[in-house]
Amino acid sequence: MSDPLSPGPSARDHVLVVEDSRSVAALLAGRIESELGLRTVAAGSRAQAREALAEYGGRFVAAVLDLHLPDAPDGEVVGDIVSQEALPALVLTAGIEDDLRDRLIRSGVCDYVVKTAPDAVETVLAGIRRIHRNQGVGVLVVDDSRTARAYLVELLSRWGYRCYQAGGGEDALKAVEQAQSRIRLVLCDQNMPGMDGETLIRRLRQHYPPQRLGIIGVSSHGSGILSARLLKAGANDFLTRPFLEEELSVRVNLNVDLLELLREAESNARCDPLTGLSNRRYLDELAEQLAETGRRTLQPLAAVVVDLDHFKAINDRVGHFGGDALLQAAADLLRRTVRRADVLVRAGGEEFYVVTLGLDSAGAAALGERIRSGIELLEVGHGGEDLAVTASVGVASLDGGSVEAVLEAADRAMYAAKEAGRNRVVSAADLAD
Ligand SMILES: Nc1nc2c(ncn2[C@@H]2O[C@H](COP(=O)(O)OP(=O)(O)OP(=O)(O)O)[C@@H](O)[C@H]2O)c(=O)[nH]1
Repeated sequence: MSDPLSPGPSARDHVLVVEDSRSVAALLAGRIESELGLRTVAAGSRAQAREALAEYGGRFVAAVLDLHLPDAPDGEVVGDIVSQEALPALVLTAGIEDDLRDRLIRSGVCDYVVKTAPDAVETVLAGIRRIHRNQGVGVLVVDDSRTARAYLVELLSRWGYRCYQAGGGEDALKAVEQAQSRIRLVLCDQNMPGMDGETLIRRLRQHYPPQRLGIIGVSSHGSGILSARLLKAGANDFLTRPFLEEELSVRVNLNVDLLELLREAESNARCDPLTGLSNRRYLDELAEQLAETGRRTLQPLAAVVVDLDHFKAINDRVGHFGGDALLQAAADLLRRTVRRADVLVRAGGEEFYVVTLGLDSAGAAALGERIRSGIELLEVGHGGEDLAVTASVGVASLDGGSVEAVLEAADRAMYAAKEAGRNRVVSAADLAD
């Protein structure tokens, strides 16, 4: 399943490092490449930065800029990169006095990093990681004022967010529904004619839980009670106008970081670490949806239960790591054999389930046989030996049945396959009641 928080396949993946100190440039480039998996292009001067932009322009996701270059001593390169190219930029400075900070933020850089700070490199890496991620993160700005929307969109674009706009509550609800998971965060003004922010937040929360959609309430009339009301209505966070540009970006970034962590935790909880397949928890969630679709569209629900044979003996003979390698190979074979829409899980130790729609008993038996013969043909190199394994497979297909019922029937068939001598497929349809 693709992760909406990671950038799409056409994402930009180069970072421009404009820095006249070769050692600093090399340190940054090395860490960006090894820790973020992005490519870097180094430029030691404004002229070289222009050449790099001409050559790689469309591939840059972000730039790291030194303010003082031999041919641009006063930050002129910021204008080239940020104003002309609209490239998200992090600026390296020697120090940060108030007037310099104001100038940098006004000129559109997303952040500044004091070079001598002990965590300077980490801050740059965290900034670039976020900008890269944000290519896949949609933020919906909801405000009846076009000027207010444009201001927020400009600030968010500095960090590479994909921005959507809505002038009112109804449009916002439609936009979130249509964009599906592409919109991950809503910035929502409280004071709007028609539907106010509080009502919009309540309506959004009826369909989208906080781990799926972040919401930040924004209002000019920030009173304690209003912020509490918006938070109680379901907002994750709250901003009172006027706010510093940095306060907005920090809150948005932190909220999106949190969504990302929740998503990661959710996906780890669903995933079996050895094979990368989903685990049983995922089966209960997704297979039930499949069963519902089957009942609605009058398609049979089929299940295939695959249990590797004599696995204890294999483990005892070749060791646990050899057993693990066989489990991984069997999981890969299953992944290659089932369709994308099928539900495939590692149900327990050496047992796998496939739940699929539209196969009758004969079709399910044919799928079971493809899996059985595929597993029998596997040869897994381990400790100088080719390991092999067989599987007993039970299949079942029910019209309008539940996931539990079809799996129970396929499981009984799998046990019958074991009893009949293993390495075979048995269909529940052939078992006596
Ligand atoms: N290597 C490895 N082995 C595992 C894993 N999970 C479960 N097993 C082993 O799988 C074996 C399953 O044994 P049994 O349930 O007795 O079944 P079996 O030996 O396959 O015998 P039959 O199913 O009757 O053919 C046990 O020895 C488990 O320790 C795992 O993640 N890795």
